[in-house]
Amino acid sequence: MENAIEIRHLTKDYGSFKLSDVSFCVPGGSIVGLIGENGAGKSTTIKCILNLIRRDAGEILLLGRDNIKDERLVKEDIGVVLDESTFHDTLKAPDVGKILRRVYKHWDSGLFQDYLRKFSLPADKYIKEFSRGMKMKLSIAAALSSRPKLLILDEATGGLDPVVRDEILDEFLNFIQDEDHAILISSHITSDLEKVADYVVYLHRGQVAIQGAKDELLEQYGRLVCSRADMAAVDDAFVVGRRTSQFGCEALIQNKEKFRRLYPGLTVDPVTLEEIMVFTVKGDVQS
Ligand SMILES: Nc1ncnc2c1ncn2[C@@H]1O[C@H](COP(=O)(O)OP(=O)(O)OP(=O)(O)O)[C@@H](O)[C@H]1O
Repeated sequence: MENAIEIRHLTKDYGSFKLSDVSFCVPGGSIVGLIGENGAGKSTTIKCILNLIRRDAGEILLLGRDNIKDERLVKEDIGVVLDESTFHDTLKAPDVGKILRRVYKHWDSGLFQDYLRKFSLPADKYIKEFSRGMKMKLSIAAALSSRPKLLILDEATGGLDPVVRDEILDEFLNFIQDEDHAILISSHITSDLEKVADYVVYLHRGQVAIQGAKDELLEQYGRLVCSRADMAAVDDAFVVGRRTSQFGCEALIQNKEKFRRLYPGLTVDPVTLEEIMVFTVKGDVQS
């Protein structure tokens, strides 16, 4: 499988908010992280992919098939975890397994049992007694046990403690060892994506602000801390955003290697995805 998801020129206009000309791919055997500030359009993008809302323009191919028009698209091949649990409060975890066994052709009961154990999910509690994190774990266990090819997760690791998040991220990494598998995951927790994502798509105000291979993005950008005088001498073309205070300047620099060659006296440190996001959103800030 070449691309599990292909999105071309996706547009959705809510009036007060517009998702504009969003294009990106989720290649087979990879994890793509969708990041962006609150209200950037991450959930809107995912809802369009899942055809939960109608797009106004553009094209979306899921597993090579148009997500609206192509009836050969096998919905069972797609596992979905949204930020709210969809299971009824009066069920217990094993009941969920019994129901889904009848729904999914490739349902793996043994795998579901393994996940319930691994994620310490009790068999004797009703879902209404589950914490948010437990509900999330149950949704992820169910999605993986349906043996999908493509997994789509919207804010699915929020509410999970760091140890469980780590376990789940490892499961995601196992899942994509198969070149026919792929994951699209939206998250505010950019450090999670830094750990597992191969590619990052950064949405800002309904548009793709930055996208690319995660390692290349982290290579391309750097953090410069310097005096105001040094900053004044830097070509603005390198500066994505800067914070200026009475003590000096901190800036996100693009094209880091060229910058280093041009300004050997200035030190550029590595950046995190979070820093790339914050600087790009805020631009130039004086304090
Ligand atoms: N049904 C709707 N009608 C009108 N506007 C909507 C609707 N659903 C979402 N929006 C708007 O679309 C914008 C993007 O929302 P969306 O949920 O896609 O953002 P997000 O990036 O997922 O944000 P968050 O990180 O807060 O979940 C917001 O301004 C929101 O108010």
